[in-house]
Amino acid sequence: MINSELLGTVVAVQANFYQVRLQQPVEMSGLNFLPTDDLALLCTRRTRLKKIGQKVMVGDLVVVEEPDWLDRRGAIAEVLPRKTELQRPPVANVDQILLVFALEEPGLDPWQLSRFLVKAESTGLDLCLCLNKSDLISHQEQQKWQIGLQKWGYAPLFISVVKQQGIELLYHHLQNKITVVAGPSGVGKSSLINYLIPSIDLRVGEVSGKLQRGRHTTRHVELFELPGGGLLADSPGFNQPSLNCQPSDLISYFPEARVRLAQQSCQFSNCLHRDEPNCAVRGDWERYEYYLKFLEEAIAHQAEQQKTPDEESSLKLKMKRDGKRQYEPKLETKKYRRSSRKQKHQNLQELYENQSLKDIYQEVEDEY
Ligand SMILES: Nc1nc2c(ncn2[C@@H]2O[C@H](COP(=O)(O)OP(=O)(O)OP(=O)(O)O)[C@@H](O)[C@H]2O)c(=O)[nH]1
Ligand SMILES: [Zn+2]
Repeated sequence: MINSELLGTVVAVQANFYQVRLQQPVEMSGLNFLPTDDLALLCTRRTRLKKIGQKVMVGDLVVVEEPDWLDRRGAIAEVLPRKTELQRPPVANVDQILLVFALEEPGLDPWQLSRFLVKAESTGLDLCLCLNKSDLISHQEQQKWQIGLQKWGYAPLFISVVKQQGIELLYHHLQNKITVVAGPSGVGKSSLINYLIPSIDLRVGEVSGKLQRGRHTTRHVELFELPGGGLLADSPGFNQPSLNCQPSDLISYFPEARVRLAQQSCQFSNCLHRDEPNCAVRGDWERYEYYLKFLEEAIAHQAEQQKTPDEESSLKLKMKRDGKRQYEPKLETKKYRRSSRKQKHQNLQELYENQSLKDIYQEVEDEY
């Protein structure tokens, strides 16, 4: 890459057009003006990229050629390698997920919160948990949540959009990063985004009356620029994310269980931490019951995908005494030393990246 190349981030995709926000500074030799405020160009994708099957996603860092400064047009000539890829919403190079919940109205439900946390953990991205509407609960209640969530391994930010409390610290967490906002409906995500990016109201208002509608009825994703630097994407509102991860990975999405596994390992390398002998995870921790329920769901999902579990499957269907059927791992004694957490994380990351790559390509394919 040479210095004079124009680099930008794709902030919106519509049909075959890409809105690209250029990185500063922009060198324009031979021109006597330098656009510094709204450095966005509407771009097409070079035929060469189409030929090699190179898709362009929101969040992609791209090289832009032949800028037309008057019409604000250009062409995407190259997509730089992605750091990360998120499947839903489809955004490249996301740094973190901002999970927003309300402390009241609607009341904070530990079960629903855990589902979202597990889903967010499964992306392998950094996670920032933000609890809104702190104006509706007492200081004591807030402390109770803080202590409870600490046991789960989280240090949430308590905020109130209405009272404009705690937002500064949150703002700091969002600086110069690409963040995807997620959370159930009614918790104040739109209020928060409007507060962080005052100009967003106008822009979204052009699409629909209420901020949510236009974005949520289509699969349209857009990155909005924070006034102090950084990009924010909203994700479609859903109240009950499905748990479709690998059953064996599920435990690593519970920070408090990760701690247990870091101290001691289970006897069987493919332990699902239910009733296997000498399990290091099973025991007296608050969300263990959640883990078991989520595990059943993940196993059911896997069984649905596989339909006919074959010889290669690591799970066997077992009839329990009470007549219920349950999938159980075929137990294998450990042959190798347990991989380090770092290694494990890398493997998860690889797995996630490969999986999401497929899904995203499918998703983008569907769009065309
Ligand atoms: N008391 C209080 N109410 C808030 C706060 N933030 C938002 N609200 C209110 O909560 C309600 C829901 O806010 P929204 O911003 O629409 O929530 P959302 O998460 O975007 O919800 P969906 O549009 O359904 O996805 C609105 O009536 C807001 O005025 C807060 O800090 N305190
Ligand atoms: Zn175990």
